[in-house]
Amino acid sequence: MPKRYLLALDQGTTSSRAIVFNADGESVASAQREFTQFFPESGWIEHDPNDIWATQNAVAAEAMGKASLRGRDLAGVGITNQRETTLVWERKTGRPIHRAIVWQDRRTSKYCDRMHSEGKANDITQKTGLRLDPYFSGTKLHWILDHVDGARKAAERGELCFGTVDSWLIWNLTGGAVHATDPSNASRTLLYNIHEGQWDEELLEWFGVPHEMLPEVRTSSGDFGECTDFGGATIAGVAGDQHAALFGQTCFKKGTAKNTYGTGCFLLQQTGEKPIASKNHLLTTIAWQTKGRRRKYALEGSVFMGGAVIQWLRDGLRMIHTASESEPLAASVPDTDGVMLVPAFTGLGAPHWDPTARGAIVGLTRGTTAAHIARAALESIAFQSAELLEAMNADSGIALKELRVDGGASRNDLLMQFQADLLGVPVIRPQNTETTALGAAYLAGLATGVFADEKAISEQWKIDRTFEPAMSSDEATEKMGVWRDAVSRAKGWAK
Ligand SMILES: Nc1ncnc2c1ncn2[C@@H]1O[C@H](COP(=O)(O)OP(=O)(O)O)[C@@H](O)[C@H]1O
Ligand SMILES: O=P(O)(O)OC[C@H](O)CO
Repeated sequence: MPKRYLLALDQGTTSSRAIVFNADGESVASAQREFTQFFPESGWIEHDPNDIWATQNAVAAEAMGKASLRGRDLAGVGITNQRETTLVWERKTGRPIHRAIVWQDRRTSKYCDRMHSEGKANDITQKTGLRLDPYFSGTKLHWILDHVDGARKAAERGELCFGTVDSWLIWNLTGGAVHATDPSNASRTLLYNIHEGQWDEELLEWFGVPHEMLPEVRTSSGDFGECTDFGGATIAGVAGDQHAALFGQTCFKKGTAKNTYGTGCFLLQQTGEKPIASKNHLLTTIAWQTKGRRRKYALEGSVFMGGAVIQWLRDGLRMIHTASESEPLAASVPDTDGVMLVPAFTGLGAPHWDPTARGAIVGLTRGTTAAHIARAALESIAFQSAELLEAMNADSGIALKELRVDGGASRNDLLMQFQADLLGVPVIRPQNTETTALGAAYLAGLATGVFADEKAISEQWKIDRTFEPAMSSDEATEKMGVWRDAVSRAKGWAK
């Protein structure tokens, strides 16, 4: 029997997930476990690296058990992960020297301000495609090396390893034999030159990071070593979660795009083999690098509060009991009756990048009900994504013909219809919305011969539902204008 199964490990911000896929890209079994979030100070968010590893390892074993499979049934293992989250551990013992600093953690804002005043921001953007912002790993790694006693000297002596979550999992899965990452994860660190495809010595000097501690960068679809468990299966695919979702949505043609509606929203458009520098405050990033070492690039827009605004309706306002209840509640009114909700709870991401913006609800009257607010909350997710898409069309010069969607909130039909209305292009939801894990499985399957090529993978992508735009473009333009007005009132609030 040929080995036809692929084990995808999806290490997210709030939970670790594992899914076993068969060669038809169908999920055979899955398991998921949440882990503790640490908030040691305001604006700080940490994870225990041992929790990350323990939960991920446990769900992998659980999923394999549920599927009644042994390691020898696996053609390969794929890893996909929350990006930018930063870890440092001892090379000799594998012991972390600090908790993982999570992508949402803002502790390095003052350090970024200092770097800005030294005039480094433009060069950093030119080399990395990113912004000088606490979001990215380089600033967090600098913080750890500055704050853990003796860390920088130990790193210079080659005694410490830096890694994003993928590297930490690879290290543990291979029993400390492999210290590696892939170009998509490397391209989120502020230390990797996305044009040259290598760690950048000048950036390393600016961020005070010794080269000795960096992982080796291998192609996203290729050999990352053998697991000590799972029958010695090969880790054959690695990519950051948003990049894996783009791959899982089979966005192999230049100009195709996906939007993931999870906690935040992440819109990525595949832009081909040349990076496009954004003029509209988006990020340029490496989408993936497959066999033959051809790098594909993407433009990315990130919105910090997507589905999380619905969580707030549920847990903060106690307006609903479950996220899905937001849909009938919002549908009980024909429109928001002029109410706009700007969910800038933690500032605004792309394209505004305003950390001082705060949430706002405007247009309230005595007639406003919970239903209007719920509808405004759902619409805010679509408005933010529409702004990203406008910026993306302007940057890439490619007018998007359709948008592929996934993530928890993509199950909300009202939201998807409103999204299509605002964009004026069809919004397409595939049958399999676990596209992040699927993308990791595809990368591993491509390297191990389960799939012959991208064409074979594309044939597996099946539509669940297409939402056709039903609003006139005049009305959509007018609504976007009102949204911008509302956003302008939320900006700078916490200055
Ligand atoms: N039917 C729904 N309508 C609106 N939002 C939803 C719905 N179902 C889930 N969500 C939102 O989607 C998010 C969870 O999606 P998921 O893809 O699991 O996110 P993540 O991977 O970021 O944890 C939550 O913020 C939740 O509020
Ligand atoms: O873990 P998620 O799904 O919230 O994704 C996190 C992103 O990769 C952060 O850049």
